[in-house]
Amino acid sequence: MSQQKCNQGPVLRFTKMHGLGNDFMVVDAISQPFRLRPEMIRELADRHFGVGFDQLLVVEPPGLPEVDFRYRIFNADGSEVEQCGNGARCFARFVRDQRLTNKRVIRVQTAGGVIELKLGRDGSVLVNMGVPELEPTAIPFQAGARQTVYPLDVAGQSLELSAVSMGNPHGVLLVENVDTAPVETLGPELERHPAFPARANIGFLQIIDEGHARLRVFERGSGETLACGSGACAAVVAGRLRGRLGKRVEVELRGGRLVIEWQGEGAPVMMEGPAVTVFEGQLRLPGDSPPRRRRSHRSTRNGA
Ligand SMILES: N[C@@H](CCC[C@H](N)C(=O)O)C(=O)O
Repeated sequence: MSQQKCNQGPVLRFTKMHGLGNDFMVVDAISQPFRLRPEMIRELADRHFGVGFDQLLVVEPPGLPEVDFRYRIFNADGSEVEQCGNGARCFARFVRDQRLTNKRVIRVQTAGGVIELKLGRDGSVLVNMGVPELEPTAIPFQAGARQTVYPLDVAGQSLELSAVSMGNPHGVLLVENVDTAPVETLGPELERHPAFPARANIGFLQIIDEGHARLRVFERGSGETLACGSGACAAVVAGRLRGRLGKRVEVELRGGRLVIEWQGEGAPVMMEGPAVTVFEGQLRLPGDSPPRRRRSHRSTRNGA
């Protein structure tokens, strides 16, 4: 057998999806074996040499009773994370489309806790994102007592930021205009600020009125994305705690609009938005033994 054949690994089936342009490679790890090292995830996430995605979503059998699936999330940098709101909607659409379930209400175990997803008949998905965590130690955020707004020095500037966990850590800054907000410069500085020991997703929130806001998010481990579901939830929580937003807010992200509802302290945050399938594909993973070679890709386009 040739060297080439010896180094070929298994074929991996995947689906490319997006939620408002926050894009995902989704893998069914129930019907096929699947395990990837972080460097392989980074290669696949590459938009020039790989499949290209913000996050990899992996569907696994549940590890808890009364839960339908386990859903694992990996950022483009290969780090495994706790929560992904846009991903949760795509996950719900994926398990229905792949006939892994026929339920319309799905309970899912994530590293950030159990969440509930409801598939609408119009293609939208309603996600119960759970109760936001505001205690600094649980976010995690390094501060003394809990506050609505924390002063923070970054890159020679004094800023005011809210800190919220939606299962994953978020910092939220109020800005006058998202179009001119310093997302590319402040985003990476704040993502890795020592006050966030697990790094954080950084939202730049412009409030239009109590029911409308605009948002850009510099995501931990992926950079700025066209939309961030958990970021939209964290931003509404932060804006409401500051007394500037109401219970139901339409959040305009670069990739489209999400509706977020939060009744207030102790209540879960509800998020509603679309989930779109772009195409299905398969690729051959490299084998275990060196030398590593280029993968071959094949894909077939599907309707949304
Ligand atoms: N795009 C996501 C969030 C994905 C994870 C995030 N980058 C993190 O590291 O916590 C969303 O829609 O919520």
